[in-house]
Amino acid sequence: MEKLVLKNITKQFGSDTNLVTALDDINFTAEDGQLTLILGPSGSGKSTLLTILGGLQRPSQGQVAINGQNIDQLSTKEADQFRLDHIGFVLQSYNLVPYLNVKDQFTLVDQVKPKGNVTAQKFESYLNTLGITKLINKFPTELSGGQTQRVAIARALYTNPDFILADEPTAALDSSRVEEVGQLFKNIAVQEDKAVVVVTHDLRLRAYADRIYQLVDGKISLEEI
Ligand SMILES: Nc1ncnc2c1ncn2[C@@H]1O[C@H](COP(=O)(O)OP(=O)(O)OP(=O)(O)O)[C@@H](O)[C@H]1O
Repeated sequence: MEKLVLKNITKQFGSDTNLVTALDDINFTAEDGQLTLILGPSGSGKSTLLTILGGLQRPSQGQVAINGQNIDQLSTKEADQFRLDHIGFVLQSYNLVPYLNVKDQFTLVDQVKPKGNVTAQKFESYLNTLGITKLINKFPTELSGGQTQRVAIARALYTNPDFILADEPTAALDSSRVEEVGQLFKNIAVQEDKAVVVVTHDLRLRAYADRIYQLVDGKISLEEI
């Protein structure tokens, strides 16, 4: 089934001489069981696309359908709940809570969303794969960029989301970590039958992709692979 669909999406910022067309008539599909990669240089519109896909901002034109539901028609409150229940975001800013240690980043998720999160066993396996088990008592200021990134990935997976949207999830990682994260995303897509969408300029992730889109100057094209 087509899980995430963008239909004729355009996004513009500003007006008149300051008008920027960040996305220009985008058509895009991501399916369950697949890792979909969107590759593009800086400024090509990747973050804009991902945040529209997850309902964090609205398009100027076009439709966003998730699980067959047009999310533009949801109220703000409904959209917030929908995101919490269904979407795992890995954002470039990581969004870790500065005054909570790593363990409590997850306790906080439990408070906001008490049900449907991953089992303790699965959580352990994510921590293990991401190499962050020993960091559980550290605070964000004590983590390196790569460690922060891996905690942010674990937190996105923790809610057991139907689909995962990741913005440059490997930017701060060395090659061996990139392989682990690429393989982890791929396994989650295939073994858990989820739609995983990664926007990146990191070509090292190509090896794990089932579908690759190229985004250049706000225009998208599907690569034959
Ligand atoms: N809130 C905003 N207001 C004005 N312009 C914006 C806004 N958000 C994005 N843009 C512009 O839209 C274009 C696409 O930006 P976007 O951040 O989506 O690109 P990107 O491919 O994610 O870049 P990067 O890899 O550097 O994060 C850029 O020209 C950017 O300056």
